[in-house]
Amino acid sequence: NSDLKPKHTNIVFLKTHKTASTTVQSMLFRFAERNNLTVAFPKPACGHQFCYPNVFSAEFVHPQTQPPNIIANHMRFNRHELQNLMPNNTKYITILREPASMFESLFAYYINHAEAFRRVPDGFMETFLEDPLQYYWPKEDNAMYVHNTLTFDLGGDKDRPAADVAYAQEFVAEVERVFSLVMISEYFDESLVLLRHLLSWDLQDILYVKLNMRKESSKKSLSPALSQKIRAWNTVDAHLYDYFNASLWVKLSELGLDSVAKEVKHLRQAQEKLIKRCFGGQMPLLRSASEIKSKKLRPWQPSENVGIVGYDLPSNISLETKELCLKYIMPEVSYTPMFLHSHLPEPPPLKKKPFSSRLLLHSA
Ligand SMILES: Nc1ncnc2c1ncn2[C@@H]1O[C@H](COP(=O)(O)OS(=O)(=O)O)[C@@H](OP(=O)(O)O)[C@H]1O
Repeated sequence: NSDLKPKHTNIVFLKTHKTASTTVQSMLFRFAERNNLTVAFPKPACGHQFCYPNVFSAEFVHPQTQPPNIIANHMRFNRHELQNLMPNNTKYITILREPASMFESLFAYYINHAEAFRRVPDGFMETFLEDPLQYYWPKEDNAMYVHNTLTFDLGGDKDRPAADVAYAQEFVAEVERVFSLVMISEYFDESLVLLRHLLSWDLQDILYVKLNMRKESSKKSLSPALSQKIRAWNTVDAHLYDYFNASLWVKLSELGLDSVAKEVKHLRQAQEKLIKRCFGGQMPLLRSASEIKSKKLRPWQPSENVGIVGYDLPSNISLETKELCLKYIMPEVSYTPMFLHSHLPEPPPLKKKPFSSRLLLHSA
C-alpha cells in the first residue's frame, strides 16, 4: 500500500464476456473475503449472471447480499440502477479485449448456443464472416454473443450501423465519464498496476492465477485479413477498444513506464512464488475438466468442441496452503455459490421432535 491511503473497498466491476474477466472477478472475490466485505450476488432466479441479457436492475440482487461493497458477476450495465445500489464513492472498472481475438473466443465458446453461429453450414468462423447478416438476427436469443458484445455488455446498442461514427464516439465518451479504469486484457498486468494505484491496494491484492482458458487445440490463429473482417463486423467494439487501449497507455506513461515495468516484474515474481507454493514446487499443468479430480475445480464446458482448462492441486500440500490456493483456481461456477452461501444466515439447527409427535405425524 505504497501511499498509505486506506484501501478502496467499493467497486463495480463490469464483467464483460471473454475478456479475462473471470480472473479479475476471482481477485475481487478474494479481496472481499479477506476484508469481510459484502459482494452483491444474483438472486437464485438469475443464475450466476444478473439475469443477463436483461438490463441490470437492483431487483436482480440477492437480498441477503445488500448493501454491497463489490459487484462483479456478469450483467448488462445500467448506470442508474448501480448508482442507486452502490455507495457514493464506488469506483467503476471494466475490461476490454482486442475485438478479433475476443470474437474468435466467443465463436468457439458459443458455437452451440448462439443461433447465428449454429446456422453456419460448415461451422467455420470464416464462412460466417463472409456475410454475417445472412446468419444474424439481432433480436433472437444469444444474439449479444455475436455482434458488438462489449458494447452490449456496457449497455450500448450493439446494432448501430458501422457508418454511425458519432454514436460510437458518444458511447466511448459516456463510458469514460463513468469508469475510472478500463483494463485491457492484452496488457493485463499493466492494467493491474493501474488498478492497484487507483484503489491503493497491495501487491498481494492483485495476485492471480489465469482462469477460464481454452486448450491450445481449441484456438484458431487469425490472419490479418480475417482480423480486419472481425473489426468491420464489430465496429463499435473496435472503436471502444482502440480508444481505451490508447488511454491505458496514456495512464501508464503518467505513472512512468519504468516504474510500471518494475511493478509488473514484482507482480510476476510474486505470482511465480505463489504458483510454486500451490503446485508443490512445480509450475501447474493445465488440465481438461475430465482430468480434474475435484469437482469444484472443474470449469464449465460450453460444448464438446471447446475445452476450457483448469487446475488440480497436488495431494501433498498442507491444509493451510490448500485453502489459500483453492481460492485462486476455483472457477466462477464454484466460487459464486460458495461465496454467496457464506453471506447467508446459518439455518436454525434441526430440533429433534419428541417420539410421540413423530408418531402422530406419521399417522396423519
Ligand atoms: N490474465 C489473463 N490475461 C489474458 N487473458 C486471459 C487472462 N486470464 C484469462 N484470459 C483469457 O480470457 C478468456 C476468458 O475470459 P472470461 O473469463 O472473461 O470469459 S467468460 O465470459 O467469463 O466466460 C480466455 O480466452 P480464450 O482462451 O481465448 O477463450 C482466457 O484464456
